Amino acid sequence: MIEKKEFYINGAWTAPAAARDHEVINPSNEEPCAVISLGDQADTDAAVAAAKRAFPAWASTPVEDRIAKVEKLRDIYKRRGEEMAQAISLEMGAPIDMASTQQVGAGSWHMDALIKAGREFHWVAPLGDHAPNDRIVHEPIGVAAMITPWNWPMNQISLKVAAGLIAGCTMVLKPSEESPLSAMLFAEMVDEAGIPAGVFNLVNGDGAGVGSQLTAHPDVDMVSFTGSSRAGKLISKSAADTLKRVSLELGGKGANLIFADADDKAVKRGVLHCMNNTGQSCNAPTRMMVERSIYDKAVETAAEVAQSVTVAAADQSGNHMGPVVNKTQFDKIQDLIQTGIDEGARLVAGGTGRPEGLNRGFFIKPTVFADVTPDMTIAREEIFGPVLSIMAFDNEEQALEMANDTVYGLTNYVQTQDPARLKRAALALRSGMVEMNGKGRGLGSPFGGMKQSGNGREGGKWGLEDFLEVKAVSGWPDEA
Ligand SMILES: NC(=O)c1ccc[n+]([C@@H]2O[C@H](COP(=O)([O-])OP(=O)(O)OC[C@H]3O[C@@H](n4cnc5c(N)ncnc54)[C@H](O)[C@@H]3O)[C@@H](O)[C@H]2O)c1
Repeated sequence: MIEKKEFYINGAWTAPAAARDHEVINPSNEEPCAVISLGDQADTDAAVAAAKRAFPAWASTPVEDRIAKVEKLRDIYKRRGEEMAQAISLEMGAPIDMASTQQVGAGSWHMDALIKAGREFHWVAPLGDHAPNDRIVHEPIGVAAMITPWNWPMNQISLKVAAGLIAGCTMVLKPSEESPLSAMLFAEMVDEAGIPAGVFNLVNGDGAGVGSQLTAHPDVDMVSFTGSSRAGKLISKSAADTLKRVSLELGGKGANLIFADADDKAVKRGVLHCMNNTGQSCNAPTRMMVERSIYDKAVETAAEVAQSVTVAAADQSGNHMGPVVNKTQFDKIQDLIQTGIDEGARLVAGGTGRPEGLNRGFFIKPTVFADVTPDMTIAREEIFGPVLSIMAFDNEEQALEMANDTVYGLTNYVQTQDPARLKRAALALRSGMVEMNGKGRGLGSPFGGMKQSGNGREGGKWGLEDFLEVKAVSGWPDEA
C-alpha cells in the first residue's frame, strides 16, 4: 500500500502537525490503495504563511522568468506522464488508456495554452487613444487557495496552478481527498522544476477541515474553487467575512439539442460524450433533446450505443468505462436511476445494479432514459454518472426554452446543418460554453459557467485574469 502522509510546505515535504490518517480507496475493487494525512489548522497556517512570505519576491520576478518555470514544469509533466496516468487511474478509476490520453493530456494542453497566453498578455496596457497617459496595470492578487475535485484532477490543478504561477500569485493547493496521489506527484514536479520555496504549497484535507480553513483564512486573498455547487455556496459564505475574491467552477446539466437535420453521428457522439469518464464531467451533455420527427430513431440508436459500452476495471487496457469514484457517488447514482424509473421515465438501456459479471467495485450500467419530461428529477439534478435523459421537442423555440430551464449554465451542445439556426442557438443558450456539431473548443478558450455553474473562467488569457488585480494609473509619463 502506498503511504504518502506528508504535505509540501515551503519547498519541503513536511510531516503533518497531528496524525490523521485517511485511506484512499481504489474504486475498481473497493480496497484501500493508499494512506494519506488530513491536515489541520496548524498545517493550513504553515502553508499560508509560507505562501505569504514568498509572495513579494515571486510577484516581482519578471513574467518571462515565471513563464520559463512553468515551461519547465510542463516538460517534466510530459516526461512523467505515465506515472501520472497510473496515479489518476488508481485513485479515481479512469481506465488507464483514457487516463494517459485524456486525463493527463488535458493538463499539458492547459499549460501550453496558459504559457502562450502569458506571452501574449498585455500586462501593462494603454486605456485607449482618448487617454494617452492612462495605463491599466495587471498585478497578481496575492495568496490563492486552490480547491479541486477528483473527476479530472490534472485538468483542474494545471488550470489553476499554471495560471496562478504565471500571474505571480503564490498558492496553497488542497486537492480532493479522493484524488490526492496525482496532486502529490504534481507537487514533486513543481519541486523538480525549481519553483522557489513557498510559491506552491500542498496540504491534503477534507472540505470541512483544510478546505474551510483556507476559505476563511485572513491571509488568503482569493479562492479558486472547482467542485459542486453545494460546496461553492458554502465557500462563498465562508470567504465573505474577509471579502476574498472567489472564482467558482461548479456543476452542470448540459443540453444537447439534436435537430432533424443533424449529421448521422450526432446521437452516437452525444451518448459517448455523456458516458465519457463514467459520466463524471461537469460539462457532460446529460439532457439529450431530440426533434420529434427523429425521436424514435434517436432513442433506438442511443440505447444501442449505451449497450455497446463495456465496463471494466481501471487498470485494464482498452476503451471501456471504469467505475465511479466512491460508494457515496455509487449510491447516489443508483438512487437517481431508481427515481427516474419511479417518476415514469422509460428505461431503454442499463438500470440499477452493477453490470453483469462485476460484483465488486463502484461500477454502474451505462443507462439511458427516454420520454423524460422537464420536471423529472433526472432532468434537473446533476447525476454525475453514466446516465442519459432523452426528451422530445417540437420546434426550435421550445428546444431553447427547455435547454435554458435549469439552474445550471455550463456547456450546451447543438447539432444541426442549418447555419442560421446554429448562430441563433449559440446566442440564445444561457451557458458559458456552446459546442456545435462536435467541434471541440480551441486552445486557450475560456472554460466556465453562468448561473449556478459558477462565475470563473479558466484557461488561456481569461484564466490568467482570474488571478490578477486591475490597477488604473493616470499621468503615465510619455514614452521616450
Ligand atoms: N465547472 C467546472 O469546471 C467543474 C469541473 C469539474 C468538476 N466540477 C464539479 O465538481 C463536482 C464533483 O466534484 P466533488 O464531488 O469533488 O465536489 P465537492 O464540491 O464535494 O468537492 C470539491 C472540493 O472541494 C472541497 N470541499 C468540499 N466542501 C468544502 C467546503 N465546505 N469548503 C471548502 N472546500 C470544500 C473538497 O474537499 C474537494 O477538494 C461536480 O458537481 C462537478 O460538476 C465542475
